[in-house]
Amino acid sequence: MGATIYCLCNQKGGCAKTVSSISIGIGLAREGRRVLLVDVDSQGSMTASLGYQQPDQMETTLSTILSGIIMDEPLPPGSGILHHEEGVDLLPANIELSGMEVTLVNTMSRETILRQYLNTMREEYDAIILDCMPSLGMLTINALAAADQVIIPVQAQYLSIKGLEQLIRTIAKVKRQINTHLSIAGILITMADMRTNYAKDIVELLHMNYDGKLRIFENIIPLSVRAAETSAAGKSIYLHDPSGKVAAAYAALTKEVIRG
Ligand SMILES: Nc1ncnc2c1ncn2[C@@H]1O[C@H](COP(=O)(O)OP(=O)(O)OP(=O)(O)O)[C@@H](O)[C@H]1O
Repeated sequence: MGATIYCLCNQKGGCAKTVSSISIGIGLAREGRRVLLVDVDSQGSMTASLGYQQPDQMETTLSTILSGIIMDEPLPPGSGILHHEEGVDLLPANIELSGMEVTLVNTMSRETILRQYLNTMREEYDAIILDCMPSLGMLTINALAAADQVIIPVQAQYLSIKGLEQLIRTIAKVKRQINTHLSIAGILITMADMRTNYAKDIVELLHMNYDGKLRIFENIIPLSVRAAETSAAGKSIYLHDPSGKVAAAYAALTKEVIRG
């Protein structure tokens, strides 16, 4: 049956999509799963956060792979995949991916180019994690069209119910029209400082709006400067601050994701 494909998606910027994609991915690898991380963001933040400091100098990235499929000249399987020391594989991205948004618009089967690629990789892995960019453009639609499960990170410091509703409607539309397998795994509350009333109010508001409709993961990711440091450190929270609260929260969340 092959890998389960998870897509971390929210058009709101800075809600910890990248840190969560890496932490869940490496969390799954630490649980013995074979994991492929795919950077679907032209900012290349996932690539850089895993310690590949010069993404723009990489020869083969997601953009090269997608171009190959569009031109009907697919690259050999495994092209461009990097093996990271923390036990995951990574298909990197860089700025070239930004041109893909435009290219895809005029491409046949434009919503399913990424799916075509991932279908060729599915047997090699138990989980594939897609880190989306903060928009609902063609690349994010491609990620949703390829995914089985969507994890929606929501920042406990800022909540836009309107934005969340727009995202949920987009997911429902993709499910109806292109990918009947798609479902929402849950809302993941991130960067929460639960000592503040503000964070408590947001958690309560989310439960008020979504209990009975959508799962809200029990494990909330705390706000911590140690987590913010991981991107520059080029390693995951499990190595950067192994006994800290963020590592513990992501490890517990990973188990919640596995339980399904
Ligand atoms: N638990 C946390 N506590 C404190 N800071 C965090 C935490 N998680 C992530 N951050 C920081 O918040 C910022 C945004 O995180 P991240 O890059 O993962 O978000 P994103 O949603 O992927 O961003 P973008 O929308 O730009 O792709 C980063 O500087 C990151 O280091």
